[in-house]
Amino acid sequence: MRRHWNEGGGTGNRMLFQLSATDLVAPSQGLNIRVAYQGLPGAFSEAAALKAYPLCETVPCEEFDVTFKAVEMSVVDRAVLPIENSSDGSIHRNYDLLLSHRLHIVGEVQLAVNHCLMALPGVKKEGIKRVLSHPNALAQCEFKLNKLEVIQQNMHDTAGAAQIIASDNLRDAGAIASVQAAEIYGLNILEKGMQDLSDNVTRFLILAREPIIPGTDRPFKTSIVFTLDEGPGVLFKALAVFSLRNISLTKIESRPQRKRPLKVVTDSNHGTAKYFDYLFYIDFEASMIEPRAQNALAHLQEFATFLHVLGSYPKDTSKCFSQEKL
Ligand SMILES: O=C(O)C(=O)C[C@]1(C(=O)O)C=C[C@@H](O)C=C1
Repeated sequence: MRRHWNEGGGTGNRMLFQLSATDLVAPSQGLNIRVAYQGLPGAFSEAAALKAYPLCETVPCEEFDVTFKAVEMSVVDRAVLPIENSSDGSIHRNYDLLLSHRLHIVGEVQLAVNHCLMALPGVKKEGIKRVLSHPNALAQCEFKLNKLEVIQQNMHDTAGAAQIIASDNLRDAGAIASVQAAEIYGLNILEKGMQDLSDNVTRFLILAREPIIPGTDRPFKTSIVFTLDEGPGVLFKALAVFSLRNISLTKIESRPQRKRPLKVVTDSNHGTAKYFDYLFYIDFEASMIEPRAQNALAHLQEFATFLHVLGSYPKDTSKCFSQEKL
């Protein structure tokens, strides 16, 4: 976008905007798109947003919930949020939020997460008594942190941990965060590759107000959530609708139904018992435009008590490069 200051004339002084050729190239790169993420600049979620939309404007948010609301209220165009990590598993809070907000999954990004131990300039590893970071990041570095024998303190995000060490001049503390966070907040990296498993990948979802039109031009994934009635083999039946149509499942997650986590089941032999009631989240490898996916969901609908499509979106088939190479 070019801006011109137009002086004088009958209409007075005003700023004029002109579209230039760069405004029209690859909107998929994120030009003129605002993307919300949870954390401060330098958080891994910001790196994921930039991997998805290299030219976007990233918008930091305090809480996961705020990123959802920012999209709903049109403050931003997209939200990027972590959903699972290769060593630490699912980020359950975001599964719950996917259901309580009605946004659509329009993409996924896989990011290689390389954790660094960092501290104020001049502070040595031996001087660190406590390490601050996001709980998932601390969990991913559990082995090395236990060896250091330091107190672990949870923070909202990895970059927030680095920022507070710098702003509060915490000379007894270290942070687990990204290379970018060390640069932004002026901390020294004491050790790279702090994660217990060198291949440490976090998968992020991209959310929008409107769904995208699913295609078949590239591999697609579809995410759904459903509930089932109590009964023998019901989950087996639910999963069979996919296997009967040769559809691979890539993920299954169950979460308690928070509004009614317990249900009462009366059994003539054993009396009344209370069981947990679950929501099942499934990702499968097919596009909603394919008849086999539509037929599988029509079949599932015959016995699911609730079924909702969270989104049908292109699978991230890109290679996961380490953070420094992004
Ligand atoms: O704190 C950050 O930097 C985040 O982006 C959050 C988060 C997470 O929630 O799992 C994202 C990626 C890493 O797995 C560690 C932390």
